[in-house]
Amino acid sequence: DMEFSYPKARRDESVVDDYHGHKISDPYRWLEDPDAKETIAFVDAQNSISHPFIEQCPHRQKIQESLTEKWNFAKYSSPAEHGGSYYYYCNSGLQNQSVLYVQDNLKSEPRVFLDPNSLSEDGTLSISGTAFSEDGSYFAYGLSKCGSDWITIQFKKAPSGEDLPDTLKHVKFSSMAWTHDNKGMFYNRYPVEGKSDGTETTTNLYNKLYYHRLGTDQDEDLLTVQFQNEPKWKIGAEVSVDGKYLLLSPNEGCDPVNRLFYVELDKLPNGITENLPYVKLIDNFDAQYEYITNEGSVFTFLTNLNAPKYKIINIDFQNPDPKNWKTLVEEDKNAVLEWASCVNHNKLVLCYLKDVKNKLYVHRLETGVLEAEIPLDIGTIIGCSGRKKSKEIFIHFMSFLTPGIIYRVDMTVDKPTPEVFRTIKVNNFDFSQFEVQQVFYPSKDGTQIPMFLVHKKGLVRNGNTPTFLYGYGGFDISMKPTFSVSRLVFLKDLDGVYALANIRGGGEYGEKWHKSGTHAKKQNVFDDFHAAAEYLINQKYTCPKKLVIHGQSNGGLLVAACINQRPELYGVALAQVGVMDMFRFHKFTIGHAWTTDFGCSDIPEQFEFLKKYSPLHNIRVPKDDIQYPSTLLLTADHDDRVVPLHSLKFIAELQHTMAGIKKQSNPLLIKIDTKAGHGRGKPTAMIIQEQTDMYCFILKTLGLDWFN
Ligand SMILES: O=C(NCC(=O)N1CCC[C@H]1C(=O)O)OCc1ccccc1
Repeated sequence: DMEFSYPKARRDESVVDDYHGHKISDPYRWLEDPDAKETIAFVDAQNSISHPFIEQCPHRQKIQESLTEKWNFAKYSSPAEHGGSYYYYCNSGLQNQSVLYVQDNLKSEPRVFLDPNSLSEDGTLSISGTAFSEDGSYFAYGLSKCGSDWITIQFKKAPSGEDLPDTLKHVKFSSMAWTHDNKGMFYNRYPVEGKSDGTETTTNLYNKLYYHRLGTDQDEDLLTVQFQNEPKWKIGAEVSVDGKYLLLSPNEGCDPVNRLFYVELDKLPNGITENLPYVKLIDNFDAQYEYITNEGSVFTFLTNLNAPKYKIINIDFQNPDPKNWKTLVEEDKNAVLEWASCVNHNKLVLCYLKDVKNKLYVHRLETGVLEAEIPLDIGTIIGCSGRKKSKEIFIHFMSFLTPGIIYRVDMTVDKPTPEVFRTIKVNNFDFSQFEVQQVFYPSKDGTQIPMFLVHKKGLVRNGNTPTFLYGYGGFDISMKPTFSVSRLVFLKDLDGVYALANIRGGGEYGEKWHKSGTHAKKQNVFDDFHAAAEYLINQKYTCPKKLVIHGQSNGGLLVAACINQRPELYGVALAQVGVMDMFRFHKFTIGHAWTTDFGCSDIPEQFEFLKKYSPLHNIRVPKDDIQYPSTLLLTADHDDRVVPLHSLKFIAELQHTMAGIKKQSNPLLIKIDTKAGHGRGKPTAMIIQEQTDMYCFILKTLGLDWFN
């Protein structure tokens, strides 16, 4: 093990904050300025030790070749019909970005409609958000540079693909809602002062809803809705399926709750103007109301009102009093209703999650009565396309050992049955070598936690198998089985185990499960993850030295908190784009929206529970002969979702604390990428590089060979 001499980073002991009487020093506060020379020097110094460590991995070339070869299979999305033409994404294998194709019908010759690869040499320009007009004759699309949340919206005629000159800038977290007269589209902007290229950390407040009229300049756009007294509100906007209503769903964070206001578009005396008058149908954040469809003034919503596992209700805008609201489909106590879609005019397709497996049902819109189940294998529905006027839907199924199957379902028959439309194939890879199992293990407080395990059949449990444990644990997000060829290559060549722990904070069992991993209960999330590790060790799958934990974003926080709390339990820790400074996260970009899960240090009792686990503030020399696991943090300069300062400050504090401590022979490193962001839209070439880096780090630190 190399004895590391980490870069010295200036500690500014003069920076001390007072949180409700608690004096907390923040010696690396200067790292919060991404453009400061000192910060740039720190980043370079860190990369100058992490790059060689990773590149020295003797198998790097072989790993990269193996991943590239296995990655090279054609990937498709479900087709979606707009204006009578069908559109679908396809990546031939190693293209940096998927290409959007159009065909006149499902059998005709496809044409390139939009190829983002032609827009940038290195593939760092990606599509982020699209919206066809109701009749399919116009198409709006967002372009993101280097993975930033900022997008520029551009327009095309459809299906010709002819470019239109309209360009909308300073767009972020935006709805894209066309009026049915094709005259224009509602979208969101934030006021921008200074840089807005994704490397800035400026907070995003005062989201505003504009209406862009096609053929005009952006500076003529109409500021239709804003809430000057609610800086945190983001304004969701949708036009109803009949084109008559603009539905506004303000939200002020990441909880599944929203208000519901609306505008009757065809009752506006002068059409769409500034400051549209809206009706407040629901003016509280007690629940979520997600628009599904409407028949005249009777609106159908997916809601968690008194239903933490969700249900379907009808609200008649002519009789808006809650006592007149009708339940169309009752909450199922044993499954979470994830989404619902109205198709074939009078059907509702409902997608449930039952013990982290998706199930699909068809109900009648008019009565809510269950008509049929759409039979599926065990796995995940990652996509469904079909609208109220569609007579068919396409569902995209995936699982750990199923790269993807797209089914077409004829919705005009009584018993809708999926017919295979397209099977995604991976060349020369034998999935029959592997098996998947779902186990349930007890957490510290006895709660049963589901966990998926994927490994080769015939695995011998000798307590010595390299095991890769992944978790997230927050924001009502469910970790569902999906396919990753690079993960399987890793398992095949190391005889390893992949474990996906469905820890609390996620949405796997609805809003109660989510809430039990937030605010003062956040420690449940870490306890669930520690318990997953203990299960894997006690069941003789692995041992601490061979246990790799990986998490991204809120999952990066999970990994960092877990190695602070139980460094002896883990062998290798990969914390990607993590949230590490729990006292200051709300000050940067969209961080303020996360207080719904995390709380906020501005509030005394919330500071108290944040203080207990904030990764940056809980780094200490482990007791006895225990050391921190081999740790690699990963972040990137255009990550404006979780700004890189979190990881920079954490690694600086960790290296400072452990520097010179002889027993700390495991490396504590960070790799900061350029021209990359939080993850979404990352080009294939950069994804393969990142996976190669991670596997190199794992192999080196586990002392393993990659033998394929
Ligand atoms: O911030 C998020 N989502 C949460 C998110 O991305 N998080 C939450 C914690 C860190 C990071 C992650 O885990 O990916 O989405 C943008 C948004 C949400 C609500 C209102 C306005 C804008």
